[in-house]
Amino acid sequence: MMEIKRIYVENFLSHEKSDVKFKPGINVIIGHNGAGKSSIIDAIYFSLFRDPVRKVNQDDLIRKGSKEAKVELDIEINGKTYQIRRLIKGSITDTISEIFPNGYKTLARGAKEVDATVYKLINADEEVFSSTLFIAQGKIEEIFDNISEIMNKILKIERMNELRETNGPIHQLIKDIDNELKYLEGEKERYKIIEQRINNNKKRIEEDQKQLQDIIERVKRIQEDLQKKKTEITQLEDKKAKVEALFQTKLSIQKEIQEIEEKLKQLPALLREKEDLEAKVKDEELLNNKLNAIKEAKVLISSIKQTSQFLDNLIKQLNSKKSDLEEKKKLEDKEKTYQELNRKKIELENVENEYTRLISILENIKRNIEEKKRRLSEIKIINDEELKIKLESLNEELERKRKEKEEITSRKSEVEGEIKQLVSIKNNLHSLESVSKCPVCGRDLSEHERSKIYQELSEKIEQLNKQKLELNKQYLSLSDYINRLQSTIMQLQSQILSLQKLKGEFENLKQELEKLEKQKADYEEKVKNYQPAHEEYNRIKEQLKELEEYHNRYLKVSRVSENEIEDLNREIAEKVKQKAEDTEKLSQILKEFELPNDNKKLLEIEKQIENKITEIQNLKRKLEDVKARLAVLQNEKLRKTTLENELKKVEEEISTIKFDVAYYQELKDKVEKMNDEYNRLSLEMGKLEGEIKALQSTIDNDLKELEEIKKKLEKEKKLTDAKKNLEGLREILSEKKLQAYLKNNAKTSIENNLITILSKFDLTYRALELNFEQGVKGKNKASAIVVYNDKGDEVPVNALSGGERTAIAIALRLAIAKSLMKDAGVLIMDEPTVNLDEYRRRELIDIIRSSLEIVHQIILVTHEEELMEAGDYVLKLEKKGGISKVEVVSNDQQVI
Ligand SMILES: Nc1ncnc2c1ncn2[C@@H]1O[C@H](COP(=O)(O)OP(=O)(O)OP(=O)(O)O)[C@@H](O)[C@H]1O
Repeated sequence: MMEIKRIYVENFLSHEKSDVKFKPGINVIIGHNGAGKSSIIDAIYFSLFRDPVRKVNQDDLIRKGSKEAKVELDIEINGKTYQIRRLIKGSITDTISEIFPNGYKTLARGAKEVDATVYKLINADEEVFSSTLFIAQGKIEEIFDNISEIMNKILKIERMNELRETNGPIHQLIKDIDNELKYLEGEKERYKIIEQRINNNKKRIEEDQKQLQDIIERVKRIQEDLQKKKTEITQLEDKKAKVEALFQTKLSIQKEIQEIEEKLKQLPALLREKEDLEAKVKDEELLNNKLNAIKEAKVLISSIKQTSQFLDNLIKQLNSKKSDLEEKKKLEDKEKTYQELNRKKIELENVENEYTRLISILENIKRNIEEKKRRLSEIKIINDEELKIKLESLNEELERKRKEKEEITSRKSEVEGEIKQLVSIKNNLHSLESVSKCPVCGRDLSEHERSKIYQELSEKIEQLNKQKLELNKQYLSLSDYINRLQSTIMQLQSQILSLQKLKGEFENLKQELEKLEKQKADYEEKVKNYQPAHEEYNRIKEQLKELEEYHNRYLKVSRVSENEIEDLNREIAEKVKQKAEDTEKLSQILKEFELPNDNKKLLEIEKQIENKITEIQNLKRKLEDVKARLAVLQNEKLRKTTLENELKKVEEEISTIKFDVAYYQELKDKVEKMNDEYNRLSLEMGKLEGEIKALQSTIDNDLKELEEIKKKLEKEKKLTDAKKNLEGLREILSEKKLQAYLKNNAKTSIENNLITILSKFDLTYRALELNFEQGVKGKNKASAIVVYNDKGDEVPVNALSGGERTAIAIALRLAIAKSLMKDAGVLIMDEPTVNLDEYRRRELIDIIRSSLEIVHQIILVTHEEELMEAGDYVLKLEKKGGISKVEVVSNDQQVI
């Protein structure tokens, strides 16, 4: 049993995003024209078959302004829930999935796969569904007109007829088979021709092979002969190579000997040169000795000079030290006195310091006394008694004035109280004119008296106000006076206070002065005690100043001592000795090598000797070179003897090898001729082999072709059988056979279902007969269905009322669906009431209700408000801003 649970659309026709849920029972989709109602059932249809209901291209279903559309249909079939998802122009492919409580499993992907799965699940294809359970706008009764066509469509009878037609596929197939059989005849002919060709080629191959064999034998013989001759040549060539190599060796030895002889010609000259050079280098040692002597003499001369200078210096030092020592001795007495005085001065230094300290303290005290005295003279003492008396009298005055002020205040409040009282009496008198008693004494009053009293009261009040004013004035001037008094008193008090402070200070100063005078006397006494020591100190200082110059002169010479002079004398003696030794050594060397005692001349001689030595060293190097060259020539001489022996041996070896050049050349010519013959035969052999190969390949190809033709010919039987079968099929598909059977079967099943269904609708007609054949175009359409009333009379459909016709049409659709699909669960209708008047609309509602006994879910699209009441679940569609919106308006149904 199928039930539609939900459709979700995205950018489909006028919908942007709509998610619509359906319930079992009657679902009414209501809304104005163009609100997007049909779009919802179109989406259901598109989900199932990927085909638009309205006559447009798929792309036209995409909402204008969007790039792709999507529909998602949740359906329940036999207790399982599936979701079909289709996309138009989308990047994702179509899918169908089974939905589980905690996930889903994809059953198929891709439009075709999904179509096939849907077909299996709902047990109907698009044709069946659109002719039965899906009723498009205004098409309910179309079933009467088209039943024959619809049945033909459903039973695929049209397709069967198409198959049978002369230009139909079966006929075409038979024709194709005939053509193929004809072609096979041709192939048989070709088979024979190829067989003949193969035989001819085989014969040619035999002939070629015989010729080839002959050549092969000849070649073999030539090869054997060639082998022998080639071995002999190889041996001869061996000998030839050896002789050639020996000749080569001989030549190179001879060449080397010649070269050595050439070199040996230099020998006598070299020997002479050697002797000459040896004589020249003999003097070297003598010259070296003389050079060393000169160097030593130079050192000695410089050393003697240095010693003399040093000696002069020492003698100068000695003289100066001696005069210093004399001065020192002269000054020693004065220095002693100086040291003595200085020691005393240091002893007195502490006492002197104390004296200076006391003097400075005394000075301080004196300065302090002066300061205090000055301050005392500045302070003038005023007698404060007078001020105190004045203050007292002022305080008394203040007290008096305050009392006066209090009195004025109390009088003022008395006057104010009186005024208030009088004003109130006056007011009373004024307001209670009827009262005729005196408000003061209580007696009766006449009008005249009353006005008199009024007059008197007014005058009294005025008087009192004047008094009050006077009092106020007095009060103010008194307050002012009191303020001034208070400020004078405060000034006086502060004056007295500062006077008292000054007095205190004066007393303090006096006391401090007394203290300081006492201290002064104390310190003067102390200073007196230190006076003699201070004078002694000053005297010593004077004497030291006088001795200062001598002391400084003494300090300069004080370090000179007798020891120092002795050391200097010793050093001078040593240097004199050293100088005498050096002079002796020098005169010996000069004598031995006959050298002048003159530094400049010595330098000249040294230069000459050095030059000579350099020259000799050059000659020595030359001598070494000559010796080396002589050694080489000596070696060459030895080598020459060895080579002469080798030459003899080589000549002997050549004479022992016997090699005949003429015989060798003859043999080589023969071999060349044989090679030419061999090459010619090889070429011929290749040609024959190529020809045989080509022939063999032609044979192979021909055999293959024969094999192929054989295979083709095998099909011949199958083709003749197929032809027979096809002819049989055409016969079976004819109207009389399979078509009649199918129609009859369907007719009975549908008629039975129809009767059952109609019994649920409240109709008087019970029996019904279908006549598919009658429905064919051009014949009487009305009698495609024949209805029988209770009495058994036949009534044509066209004679029935509109309501009855609608009921029968729906019943017929349901019956067809049932017989083809068994568990048809849902009926979908788009605007079924179009063209119906109100009465018929009511009837239709009843019929729709009754249909619920056959299908358990109905989806109804309508714009008529009154159809809402038929619905268990009502969805309202509205277009807002060009986009369709869905709203659930009623849900009467108890959810099961
Ligand atoms: N590709 C599209 N994009 C947007 N809107 C479209 C597209 N194609 C059609 N429409 C509009 O979608 C609207 C809804 O069409 P639909 O047929 O669902 O309306 P309906 O409520 O069934 O109306 P009626 O009762 O007139 O049949 C129509 O106004 C139509 O013009």
